[in-house]
Amino acid sequence: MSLNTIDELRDEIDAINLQIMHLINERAILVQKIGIAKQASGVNRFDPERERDMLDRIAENNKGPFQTTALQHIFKEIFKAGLEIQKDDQKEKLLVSRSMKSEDTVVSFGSAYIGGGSMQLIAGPCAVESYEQTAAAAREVKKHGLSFLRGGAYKPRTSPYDFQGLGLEGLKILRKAADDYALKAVSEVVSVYDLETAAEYLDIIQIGARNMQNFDLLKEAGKMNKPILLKRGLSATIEEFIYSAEYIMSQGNKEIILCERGIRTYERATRNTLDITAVPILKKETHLPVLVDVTHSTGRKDLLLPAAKAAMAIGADGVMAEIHPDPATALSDSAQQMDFSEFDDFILELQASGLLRMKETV
Ligand SMILES: C=C(O[C@@H]1C=C(C(=O)O)C=C[C@H]1O)C(=O)O
Repeated sequence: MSLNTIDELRDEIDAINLQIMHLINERAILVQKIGIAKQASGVNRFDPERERDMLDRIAENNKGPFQTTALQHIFKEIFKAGLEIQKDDQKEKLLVSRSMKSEDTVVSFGSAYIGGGSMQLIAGPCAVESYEQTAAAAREVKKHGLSFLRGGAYKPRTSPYDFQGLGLEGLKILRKAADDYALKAVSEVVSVYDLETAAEYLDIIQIGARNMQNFDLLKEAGKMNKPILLKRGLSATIEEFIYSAEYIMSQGNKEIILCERGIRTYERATRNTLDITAVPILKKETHLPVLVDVTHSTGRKDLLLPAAKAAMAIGADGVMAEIHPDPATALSDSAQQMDFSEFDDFILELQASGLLRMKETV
């Protein structure tokens, strides 16, 4: 066969490639239409029976030279690509997605707000231990012109024998300390049963990492008239995190704040691995504010400042950090909470870096 003949055959192949491409794209448009109809009627995207049907038809009609199994393999890849397109289309239709709402969601609390270009720092003790301890932290938070006080009342602890938090008493203490210093109160709720009561005492209800896929809790939180701070699960992908936020929003609650808090990896130098690029990804794919919890992600005091700077530089809407009047005696997370002089330095350094721009305070 001459070289000229090869060129001619290749020309024919080029033309066929284009035809296949056009046909595959035409097919994809039909698949997209089916995907939209399936979503509207709540039917699963994946339909193995339909796929089996099509593969059987290929077997019946195949005249070679390709073996049926080779062709079926190619077609299965086309089905898979079709499913991906349907999935992408459905993701774009999520209520939390940027494609459904291009403007940033801003959650406002009177004169303070989270999202939309402000930089908020939420600080407070890991756990509410006493009024004195919580009020001391509140005083510090206020001293720096910050607006949000955090403090755990219901503590999801790895061991059932560790301090579990003061529960309702803790919520009452947090509320009083926040009111005494004109601050907004943030605390975690771990059970559906505590949501209503907690809402009476809190300005923001946190759903923690361990409950990110507690779908009942997410759905009930979605019915509350209170902003929800949703933390990323310990081993959750960004996609799973976004779907969890969708669970909340699908029930009507539009005030959702996301929080990257580090994920579990093989790395042991830090408590978790701070997935810093999750911040711009979440900001791009959703319209929700995104915070970074520097305490739980690093678990190391010496990394709080660089992690906070990174969070701010990469576009986070705020940072969460834990402070305690005497971290050594703290009932939980004693190694990673800042004492007040460390917190002073932390704030000063952030302000000096020019990254901490607090537009409004309460
Ligand atoms: C397009 C559909 O959805 C999926 C994609 C298919 C395809 O690419 O042909 C087939 C079945 C489903 O897994 C469908 O159900 O027809």
